[in-house]
Amino acid sequence: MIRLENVTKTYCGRPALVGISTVVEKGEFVFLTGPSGAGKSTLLRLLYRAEVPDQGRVVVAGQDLTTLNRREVAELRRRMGVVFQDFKLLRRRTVGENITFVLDLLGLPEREQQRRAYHALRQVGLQHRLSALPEELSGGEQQRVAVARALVVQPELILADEPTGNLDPERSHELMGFFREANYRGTTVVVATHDVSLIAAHPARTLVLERGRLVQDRWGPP
Ligand SMILES: Nc1ncnc2c1ncn2[C@@H]1O[C@H](COP(=O)(O)OP(=O)(O)OP(=O)(O)O)[C@@H](O)[C@H]1O
Repeated sequence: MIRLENVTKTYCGRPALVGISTVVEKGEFVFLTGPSGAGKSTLLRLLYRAEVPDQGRVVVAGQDLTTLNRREVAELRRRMGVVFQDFKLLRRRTVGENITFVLDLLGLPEREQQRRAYHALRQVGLQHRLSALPEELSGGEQQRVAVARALVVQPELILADEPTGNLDPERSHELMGFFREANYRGTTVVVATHDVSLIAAHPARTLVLERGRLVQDRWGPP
């Protein structure tokens, strides 16, 4: 599903990622961990083509991301569910519209959009906030909307950047359960987190980054 070949990314002459090579097979569940600034977000950004590497190749779903045009990037992103660190909810749209928006991009009929949006919000316990604007929600609630939006498209690949950052332990574990369910159904999942206790509670393959380098590829917390 994902192949990184000797990937290097530099910002203003400072390396954010150095010589990263790894493969994530279809259907795997992988944590990406490491201290703040280790390069976790940068690596995820390369995977949804928000960035391109300075050197090396990033291949996702059989496509070399450096060679894609805009339309191909948009098509690829429709097959992914991305949970951003800052949620990226549409501020002027309601919670419900934030979800139906992505379903509309997939061309689903309106009734199906409404049905799926309600179901996805119910899953994260926010169906009663369907008509609220994001700013009327707490940080943790916004995060759950962002997760619902990623799951609702039934993606082939989920990329989540600190998806439990604003949640209490109970909600965090519930949310990991949703990712696990998607994973059981065949979705490849990559979760970036610095929370080692989250990895301990849900052991899985764990890639450890330190100062831009992949220093461990292991099972469970480092
Ligand atoms: N757009 C940017 N411009 C300049 N430097 C950047 C940019 N994005 C990231 N960096 C730098 O690249 C390095 C890796 O950052 P990154 O955000 O990927 O780390 P991270 O592991 O996700 O950290 P955190 O856990 O704090 O989110 C850091 O030194 C950071 O300052």
